[in-house]
Amino acid sequence: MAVASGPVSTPTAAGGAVAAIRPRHVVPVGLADLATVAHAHSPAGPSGPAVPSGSPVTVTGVSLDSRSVLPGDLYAALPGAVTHGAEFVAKAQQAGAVAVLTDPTGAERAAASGLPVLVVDKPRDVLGAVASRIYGEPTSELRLIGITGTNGKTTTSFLLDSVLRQLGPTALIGTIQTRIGDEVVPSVRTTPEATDLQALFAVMRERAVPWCSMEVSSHALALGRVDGARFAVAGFLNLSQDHLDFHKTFEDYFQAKASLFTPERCDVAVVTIDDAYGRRLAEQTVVPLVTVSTTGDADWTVANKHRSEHGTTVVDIEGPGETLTVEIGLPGDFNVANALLATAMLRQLDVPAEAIAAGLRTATVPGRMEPFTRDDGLTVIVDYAHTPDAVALALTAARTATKGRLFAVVGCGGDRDPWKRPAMGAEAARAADVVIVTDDNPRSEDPAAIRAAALAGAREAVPGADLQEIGDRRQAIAAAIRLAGPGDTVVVLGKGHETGQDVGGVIHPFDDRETVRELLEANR
Ligand SMILES: CC(=O)N[C@H]1[C@@H](OP(=O)(O)OP(=O)(O)OC[C@H]2O[C@@H](n3ccc(=O)[nH]c3=O)[C@H](O)[C@@H]2O)O[C@H](CO)[C@@H](O)[C@@H]1O[C@H](C)C(=O)N[C@@H](C)C(=O)N[C@H](CCC(=O)O)C(=O)O
Ligand SMILES: Nc1ncnc2c1ncn2[C@@H]1O[C@H](COP(=O)(O)OP(=O)(O)OP(=O)(O)O)[C@@H](O)[C@H]1O
Ligand SMILES: N[C@H](CCC[C@H](N)C(=O)O)C(=O)O
Ligand SMILES: [Mg+2]
Repeated sequence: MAVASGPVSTPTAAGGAVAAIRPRHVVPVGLADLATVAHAHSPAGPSGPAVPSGSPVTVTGVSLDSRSVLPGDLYAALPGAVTHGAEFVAKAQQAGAVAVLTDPTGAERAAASGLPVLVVDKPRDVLGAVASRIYGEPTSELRLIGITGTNGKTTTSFLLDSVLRQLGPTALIGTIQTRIGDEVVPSVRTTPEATDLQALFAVMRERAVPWCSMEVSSHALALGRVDGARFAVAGFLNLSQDHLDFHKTFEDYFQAKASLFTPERCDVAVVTIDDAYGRRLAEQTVVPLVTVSTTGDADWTVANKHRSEHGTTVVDIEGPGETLTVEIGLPGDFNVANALLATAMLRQLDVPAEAIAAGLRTATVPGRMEPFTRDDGLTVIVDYAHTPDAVALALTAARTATKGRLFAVVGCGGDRDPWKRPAMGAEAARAADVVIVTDDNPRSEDPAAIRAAALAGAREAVPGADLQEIGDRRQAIAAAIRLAGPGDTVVVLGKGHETGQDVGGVIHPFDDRETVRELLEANR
């Protein structure tokens, strides 16, 4: 059987292309076969000339970005919000692309290259199936676990992974990192494009990694990034305000999340029914269903919650016919919800209770409620809350462990849901004694206007609130640390593990955790 060998990894190309990781060995797939797969997944059928069934062209990989094309690839030239991939066909060809998949508007430009062109109405809709075919349906042998929800995906995926690591090699895909066994690939997005995702799964198969926990963002579901992936179990956490720039309505946002819980995508749905959207999802899904709740009746619930002497949460997790007493190292009630969902999902896969207890006790997540303390009793917490609900919950969790005053340093991202900004400011003002509004990735927007929106929300919610505006994030954190004293807590929200501040498309190195360490050291 013919086999193509390629490099295992390609570096991140200049210009922000995707960091690709590819399987070493791929059995070449005929372009005519891929045309059949593409047309089968395209309701409108072929939109251009069919690839002749005797076509000699074979494909060993696929990319939707010309900057990460490797020799032997099918280049998917997609229409985008900014440009059309057809503009980059020549670049893809130079990099070794052997064929192009595109839509009718890109067909002519693609054909000008002389490469064979496969045309369908909506190439994004067929890409998952095509990529899965190229890499030999790699999720068929993988125990793939998917998590969705507005807040807590990264945390829950780390909890799952902390448990599964005890059973053997694991993979993790999400916001902070993508890891296969011990190899870490930087995450460009929370959920990779289908082309990269299927390649990752193929590498997992090649390296005999049986478990993969991954975050499934709503963007991913709406953009077909997990098409062609089969989840052994999928979990739903919660739904609250975010991403209304992309989804336009809350209903669209919900339906995008709900589309993970269909028979085509997953075998079992584990749904948190603490909020109305979880309850609605549980009612509408036709997939075998398991419910979990921290507040009411469900298949899996919690009881006897208390804090241990070293600050962890101890709780009984009660499922059908079994109770697991677990200690959760991560602070905050919301982490009980994350741990509950993780436990119920893992039990669907017969993961032993002892492994679950050990994994939940020891899990850590960079930049999620991560504490830094000074000898005099000042605590600074770095957290990734960047939605109104998360800001409220993170500050409430910090308040329960604070004897003195609570300071919040908070900003809102540019080029992201602008409607969440006043609500984030309002939640910060309600929960903290002092709020310092600062910058968090203004991207292409005017940072002062973003701050003004958060401040307006804070003022409206809590007239007379103690508010300060300090755009420079380091100065803002420094001011909070200067103002706070023993027994107080400063919570720095929104950037968590991030290592850069995006201002006008330029990423300036900035790390909340490093900054906090330095400032605490300097202000001893
Ligand atoms: C809204 C969104 O998700 N857009 C994605 C979409 O962009 P687009 O359709 O506008 O693409 P475009 O820039 O017009 O380019 C058109 C095509 O030309 C290609 N191209 C472009 C330039 C080039 O030199 N060569 C080339 O081939 C591009 O790869 C693209 O396929 O397709 C691009 C190619 O894959 C993605 O990079 C881009 O993600 C952008 C960067 C993004 O920021 N997405 C974020 C919002 C996102 O996906 N976030 C979610 C949720 C996070 C969470 O809450 O957890 C995530 O999963 O990360
Ligand atoms: N179950 C939860 N419910 C509400 N808020 C949560 C929950 N879990 C975590 N959070 C809050 O949300 C923040 C982000 O958590 P996490 O990174 O796990 O979420 P995410 O869903 O992966 O976010 P993103 O979509 O940006 O990747 C945390 O720092 C914390 O403040
Ligand atoms: N996944 C989220 C992360 C937001 C993090 C925050 N620092 C910001 O830039 O808004 C997003 O891309 O919307
Ligand atoms: Mg995440």
